[in-house]
Amino acid sequence: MGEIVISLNNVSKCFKRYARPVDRLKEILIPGKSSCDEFWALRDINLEVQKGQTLGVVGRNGSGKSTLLQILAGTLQPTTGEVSVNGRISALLELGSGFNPEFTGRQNVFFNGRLLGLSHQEIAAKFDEIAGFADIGDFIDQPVKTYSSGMFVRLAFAVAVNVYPEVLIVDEALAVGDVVFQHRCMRRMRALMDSGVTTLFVSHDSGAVKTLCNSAVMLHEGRIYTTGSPNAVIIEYMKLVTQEELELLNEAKPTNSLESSPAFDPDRILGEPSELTPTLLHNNGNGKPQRRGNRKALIQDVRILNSLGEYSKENLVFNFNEEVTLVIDLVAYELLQGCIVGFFVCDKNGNEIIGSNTWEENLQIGKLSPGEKLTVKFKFRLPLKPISYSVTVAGSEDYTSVTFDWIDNALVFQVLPPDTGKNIHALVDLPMSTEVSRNFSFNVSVQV
Ligand SMILES: Nc1ncnc2c1ncn2[C@@H]1O[C@H](COP(=O)(O)OP(=O)(O)OP(=O)(O)O)[C@@H](O)[C@H]1O
Repeated sequence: MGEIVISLNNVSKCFKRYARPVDRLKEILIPGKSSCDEFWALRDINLEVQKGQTLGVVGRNGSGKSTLLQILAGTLQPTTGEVSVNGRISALLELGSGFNPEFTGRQNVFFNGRLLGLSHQEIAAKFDEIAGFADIGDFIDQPVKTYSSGMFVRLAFAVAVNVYPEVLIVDEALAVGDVVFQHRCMRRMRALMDSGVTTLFVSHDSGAVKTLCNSAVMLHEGRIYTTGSPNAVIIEYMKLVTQEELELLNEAKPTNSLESSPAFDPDRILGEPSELTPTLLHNNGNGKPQRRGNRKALIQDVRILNSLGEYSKENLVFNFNEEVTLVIDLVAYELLQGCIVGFFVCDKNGNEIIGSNTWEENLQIGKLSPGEKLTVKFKFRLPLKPISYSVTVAGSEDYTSVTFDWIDNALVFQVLPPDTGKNIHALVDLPMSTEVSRNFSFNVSVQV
């Protein structure tokens, strides 16, 4: 086990909530007379983060993520429990929260750097890199109160990631700024990760958590709900979100419209469980496909046919760039006003590599009656790195409604290396034409 850099032991945080501002004043002036509610934003958090780990923190709004990070960054004190963080922390929790609005960008860089424990010389040596990363031009010498929110976060992020942090704490700051900057941030975060910086990353963007993090924790109502691989935690998170959306929908409905749909049993996804087990290799660590949805329609079967149209559930191995057909059968259990069926091919971290759906492929399915069965076929090639992939399949009435059935890890397949012997370095290997031209840009006279 690696060195533990962050450790939280039974950490809880209680906020006092006052109905009226005057109640807060009363409590200060008349000790012992309090008319506030206590609200526990965090309860009994036990967590250890190893050196070099990149931990994604996910959870619904108000689940306690920011409170947790602020406690780690030292801007909030826990009510009970112990926190220990070993190493220089650089926190990016709010837009330039450590900035003085009257100072220029340049002054704030030095000011922030000093707060983080760097010497003037160290910051001066890093200044050009920080300014280059922020890329805000002449604004670097303007007071930051004149900055747009995008400029603010660019500079804040540039400082946070360029001051040799040992522990980096980031709260969704990547969502701000233009696309080029987001990519630069992602690359920088990756470089920091590779160099062994321990990182905590709060985000609602499941893609970013899957891409950037090597482990994740999900908070729910101030408690740890689950921890594990980013993919497994995101799946749990999405299940909870769907469940809560369904509960809201059902509360709004006078009758239970789901009565007609069959009992929801994830093992009975695609026919008999015994038939499924061989192909359902699972990459989320708990040995089961993960399923959620409102059950108005259910996916009955998923299979991938090879280029000859054959299906072998025991042997889902395909040649590099082979043309395969993904077949999805589903049955409607209620009247559906419309239907979109789609899929993703994902790598083991849950990153979506290939995907589409009937709507985007211009197939308007229209209404489906109860009992009606639909078979959808997607034909595509697999120009993929020779590793294993999982398939996620899903269906919904339209883009805005809750999915009726969503199955992560419905099946797993393997791609073989190309016969040509070519090494596939990236995840996808698209056909390309390559050209090289040679000439001299200067003449060198060689003396013998
Ligand atoms: N200073 C405070 N006083 C009272 N309640 C607070 C305070 N700060 C946070 N809370 C409450 O604590 C709970 C957790 O808040 P927190 O900001 O940590 O959640 P979050 O998971 O970061 O949410 P979001 O995703 O919306 O940012 C919320 O219910 C919030 O209202």
